[in-house]
Amino acid sequence: MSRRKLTRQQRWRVEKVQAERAARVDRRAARDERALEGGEYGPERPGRVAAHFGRTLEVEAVEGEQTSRHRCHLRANLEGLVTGDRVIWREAQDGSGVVVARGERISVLERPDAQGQLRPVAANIDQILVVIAAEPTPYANLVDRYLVAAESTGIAPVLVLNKSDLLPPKAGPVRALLARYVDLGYPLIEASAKRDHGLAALHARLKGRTSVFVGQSGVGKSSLIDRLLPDETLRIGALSEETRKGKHTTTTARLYPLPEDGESGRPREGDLIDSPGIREFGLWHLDERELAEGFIEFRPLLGRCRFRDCRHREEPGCALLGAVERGEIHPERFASFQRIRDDIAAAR
Ligand SMILES: Nc1nc2c(ncn2[C@@H]2O[C@H](COP(=O)(O)OP(=O)(O)OP(=O)(O)O)[C@@H](O)[C@H]2O)c(=O)[nH]1
Ligand SMILES: [Zn+2]
Repeated sequence: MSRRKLTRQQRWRVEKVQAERAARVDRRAARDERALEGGEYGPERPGRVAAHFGRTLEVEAVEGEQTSRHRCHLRANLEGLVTGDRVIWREAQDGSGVVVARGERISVLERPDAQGQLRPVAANIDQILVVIAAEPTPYANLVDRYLVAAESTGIAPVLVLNKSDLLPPKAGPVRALLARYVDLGYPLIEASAKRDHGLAALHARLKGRTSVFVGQSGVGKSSLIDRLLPDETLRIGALSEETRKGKHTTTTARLYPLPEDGESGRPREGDLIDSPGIREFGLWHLDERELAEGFIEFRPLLGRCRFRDCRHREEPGCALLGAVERGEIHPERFASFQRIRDDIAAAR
């Protein structure tokens, strides 16, 4: 991406804004430290980031079955918190609070920003539900793209086939395609948001975990989420009017508590993190090795080609090509690998 050259005056203006911002942060930091020492805040409590708007966070505190949400700001030395982060925070008299520390992350989802730099958008996700549907008809390359993207984050993918009501009960090309992924060890849940079918299996899968839904437009992600989150208020979250109007409202990732059996008022079953930015997936940041590792059945073979720098095109002694020939790697999976690799190369 080309960077526009700034005029001297523009540069000066940018520097001035940056200096002012730094001074503001410093002043706030000093005030925070005084307040934290001065007993204006309660004891340290665990919480989880439910949404973030610049340097303002919505933190969810869980005490037994009770949850509450609090508008918090960040202690000045903390940066880069994202939805799903576990935090330590302290409550002020008015219910707002200050986040004083971030917990360790078990996983992090990253997306490129406008400059192409990878940035974390959500943390501590246990599984990525890759939604496909009887319609639009899933094709191998697309499913592979989602799976590779999920694998590259280290977060376990689960396949969800929605619109099962539109599928012939047995056989057919969609089932044949899916059987391939089941053979690779991917869990598969068949559901119909429309007919309320398979939702019990979906609930069982979400239980005790933090999940995200991804998948092509029109497969029924919103429909499934609507089934899981019964009332509108839950979907919007316990946000103050002021934050709701914030300009980041539509893009920030949000954490939603999933009630048992999708009925409001029931105990929390699991968590869902959702945002338009999370539903989309790019693979452009992967190098060839990372891409190959995204195909789980390739993993044991990587590094076993005759040539160390084998590109797995037509080199003699290529372990991957050999496995395709012996029928151990499905030719369509290998074709997906080559196609994605070419697409990445073309985009660079
Ligand atoms: N027959 C059938 N249609 C469904 C089912 N689930 C969703 N649909 C329909 O599929 C269409 C797309 O559903 P959405 O939930 O908007 O899909 P989405 O994946 O959220 O799409 P984006 O918001 O574009 O990402 C809608 O017309 C739904 O009514 C289902 O189980 N069976
Ligand atoms: Zn090779």
